[in-house]
Amino acid sequence: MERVNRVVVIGTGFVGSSYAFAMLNQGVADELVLIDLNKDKTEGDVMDLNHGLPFAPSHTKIWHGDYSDCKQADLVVITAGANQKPGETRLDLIEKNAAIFKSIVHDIMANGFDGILLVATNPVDVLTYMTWKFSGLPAHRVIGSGTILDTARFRYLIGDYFDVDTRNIHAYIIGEHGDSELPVWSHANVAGKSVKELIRGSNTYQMEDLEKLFINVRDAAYHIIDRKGATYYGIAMGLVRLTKAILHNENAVLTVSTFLSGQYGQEDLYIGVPAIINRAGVREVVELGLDPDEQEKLHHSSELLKKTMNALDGGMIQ
Ligand SMILES: NC(=O)C1=CN([C@@H]2O[C@H](COP(=O)(O)OP(=O)(O)OC[C@H]3O[C@@H](n4cnc5c(N)ncnc54)[C@H](O)[C@@H]3O)[C@@H](O)[C@H]2O)C=CC1
Ligand SMILES: CC(=O)C(=O)O
Repeated sequence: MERVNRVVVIGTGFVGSSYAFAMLNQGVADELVLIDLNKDKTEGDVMDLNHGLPFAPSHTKIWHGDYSDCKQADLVVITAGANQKPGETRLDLIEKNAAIFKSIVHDIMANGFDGILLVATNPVDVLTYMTWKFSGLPAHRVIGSGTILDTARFRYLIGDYFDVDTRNIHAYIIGEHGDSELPVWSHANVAGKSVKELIRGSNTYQMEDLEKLFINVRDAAYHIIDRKGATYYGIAMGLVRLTKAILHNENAVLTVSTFLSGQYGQEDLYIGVPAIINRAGVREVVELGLDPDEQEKLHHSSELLKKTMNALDGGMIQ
């Protein structure tokens, strides 16, 4: 008999409930457990999602659970915590969300969890580092959503600019999931043709347009939050993509927040870079040869994350 896959989602606000909806629509897990402080909301979500099952591609057993359900889980996805209000940066959320994470990760581990942890709550790079520390799990089994969403925004906008399907764009945003992230133009390509080559000598395509395109990627969350208060569909689909890569042992290359121990010249932090993802978590970091300007920007982004962690109360990270 085939093994049953169980995914637990902690935090069923905008992001967590959108993830649950996308999971159901894509028929990814056999069992989906929802946990939130707001029990009424979660119970309502479970009822509502169950009513969609006759239209889903396969059956998913969904219930409103508690931390004891983590014991049998293959994957726990954490989307609990405060989101940004207009004008707030992701790093501004650190104090509030670090305290929430300490108790959530404690409760997951106290129930004998031995799978993979996937973090989406912001500031995602710092909270993924904390989750790794709090959980005691090996670093390759603690993953942050990192720049998966920024990379998706980047691929979408590049595809739109060159009028080519976004799935034929290979390009990465790396660094902090936040204001110091950077585009890796040196490895961006459209159906195998380098973006730099496409703009060289072209009257149609200009580097200035691409620079503006990146600013739109970097600031996308602010633009969406100003209009509707939160972002959730894009990240929900990105988290499902990651879930599939893990549960289906895909060896897929996705830009996640992962632990660096020397790669890209960086040590002892979680930050967004491309990595190969499979059933074991992060199989390996894909180390791109960055040009000196990109390397410098990545270094700056790493320093900013380290500064944020160092500014936290010392007891918080232990
Ligand atoms: N990584 C990424 O690319 C993205 C990350 N986010 C982040 O995801 C997080 C969640 O955002 P939203 O869903 O919009 O927020 P939300 O406010 O709609 O939902 C948060 C949920 O967490 C629950 N919660 C709070 N403390 C809890 C605890 N101790 N245990 C269990 N549940 C708890 C709340 O009851 C609420 O339902 C935010 O930090 C946001 O910035 C949002 C979009 C993209
Ligand atoms: C909120 C957030 O992190 C995003 O949409 O990128």
